[in-house]
Amino acid sequence: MQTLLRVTNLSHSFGNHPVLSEVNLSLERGEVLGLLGPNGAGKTTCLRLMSGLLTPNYGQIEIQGINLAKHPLRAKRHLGYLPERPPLLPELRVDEYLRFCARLHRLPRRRITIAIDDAKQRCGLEDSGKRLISALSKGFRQRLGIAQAILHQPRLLILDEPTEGLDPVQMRALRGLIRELARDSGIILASHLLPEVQAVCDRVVILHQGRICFNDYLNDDKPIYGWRVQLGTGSTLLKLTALPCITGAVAIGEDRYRVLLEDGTDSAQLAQQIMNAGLHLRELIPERTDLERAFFDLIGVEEGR
Ligand SMILES: Nc1ncnc2c1ncn2[C@@H]1O[C@H](COP(=O)(O)OP(=O)(O)OP(=O)(O)O)[C@@H](O)[C@H]1O
Repeated sequence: MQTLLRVTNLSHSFGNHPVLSEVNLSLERGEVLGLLGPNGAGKTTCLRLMSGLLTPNYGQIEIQGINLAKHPLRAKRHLGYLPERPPLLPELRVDEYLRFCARLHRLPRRRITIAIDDAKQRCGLEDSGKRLISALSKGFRQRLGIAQAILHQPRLLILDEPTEGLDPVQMRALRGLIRELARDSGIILASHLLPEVQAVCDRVVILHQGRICFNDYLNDDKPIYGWRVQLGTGSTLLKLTALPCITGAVAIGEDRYRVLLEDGTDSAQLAQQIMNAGLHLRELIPERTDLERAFFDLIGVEEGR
């Protein structure tokens, strides 16, 4: 495996407000890593540090083995970055903008047209070259943001909330694109949405109050850990724990519970028993990995909705 990014003991404060503390992580080629955390957890700061837009107070970042602080230009040649708001120029057309970005990336003149065509093709923008950026939909702007980030074929791609604000169809298309791009590179994407990260990432790091509190691979084969249940208003923990199939339950929010089932019981039986008890079942979600548990314990129910 080829390590594209290595972050060692990264810490950063704004004034006397610590935002990141002792962050350590690495990324291999072919991997999509999700940086998950609630608003204000430090995700954007972490990405800005990794992309060289901010200089850390402490710690070291290496891209393709190149120290970012010591050799910023060399290191950044391997990096593509999509910030939270794509840095687009609305008065330009798509081709004009990509040509401008290609020059910023210092692509040789003879390679510019090929690079633009390739980036447009990968991002589904083949027919959009003549369109004004101000007239593009949010999804197409996001694609263009990614196209500018991959023009110079970077090995490492950093995407800050790439599907934020997209409709489900656009979201799906963009997830497909991210998986496709990961074949040749490594990708770090930040999100505050658990399902988003589960849909596209191989590995998840949870950042909470500037510290990594979870770092593990996602794997659909892992056994179901427990169930998250949302009931209608007026439910009680007592009524739930009275159900014969439940061996344990805790309240994790208003009318929301985490339950463990008796061995050999399945979700259909749980749903049936909930309804037989006169409770209204609104949601039943498996907690398949430690990730869900860590996420909801640390970050709270509302963030994961
Ligand atoms: N330039 C800055 N100056 C001062 N404080 C900042 C600056 N940028 C971020 N912060 C603070 O650092 C903390 C982490 O912010 P950051 O944007 O990294 O979090 P985040 O996890 O990306 O949040 P979100 O999901 O809302 O984008 C917040 O308390 C924020 O107010």
